[in-house]
Amino acid sequence: MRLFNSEKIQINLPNAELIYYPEFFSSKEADHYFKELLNQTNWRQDDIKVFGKTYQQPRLTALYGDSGKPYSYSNITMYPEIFTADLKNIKTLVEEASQHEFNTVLLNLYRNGQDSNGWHADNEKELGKNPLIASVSFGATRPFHFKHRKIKTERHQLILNHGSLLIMKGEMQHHWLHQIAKTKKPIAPRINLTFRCIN
Ligand SMILES: O=C(O)CCC(=O)C(=O)O
Ligand SMILES: [Fe+2]
Repeated sequence: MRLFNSEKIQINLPNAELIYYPEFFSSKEADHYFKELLNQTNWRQDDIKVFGKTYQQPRLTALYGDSGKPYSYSNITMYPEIFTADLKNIKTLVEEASQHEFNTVLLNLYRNGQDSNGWHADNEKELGKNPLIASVSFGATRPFHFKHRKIKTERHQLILNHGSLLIMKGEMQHHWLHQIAKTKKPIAPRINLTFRCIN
């Protein structure tokens, strides 16, 4: 029995390496995890500060981990809750595929097309140099945009399927930015999990 679908697409770009598993989870498993994570996660909506002004973050988030260490970004500090059984199971499969260990997962819930995640890189100091980030998606499909900071022609998008896994590695977090843009189209909720290793 195969534990995960290992069919993958390797994308090599200047200063970045991406590996995309479009159907990492079967649709049945993905349906299960989407429903469980939607209902069982301790979702919160934090305030963020952008150029001195305070806004509500345009999505819900949650942090789980076993490092006990807080994770800070955009003036938000999150303290991890203990991994649930579902998150541990997902983590084990993602670790096997990526040959990498993680101690933290950040969850995002995009409730509709108005929820988003602005241009940024996952380059916090505690992630170390050239962090490997593994991103699992469940629910509605949203395009994941990424662009090189300096090479203006390097601008791409990947449609992140229900049950997919995207691994970002190499120098990507130093040289590229990524986002989930808002859309006016009516769109169902999407959950994204980014597995990280916090030092
Ligand atoms: O929702 C996504 O696919 C991206 C999430 C993300 O970039 C992040 O949480 O840092
Ligand atoms: Fe990110």
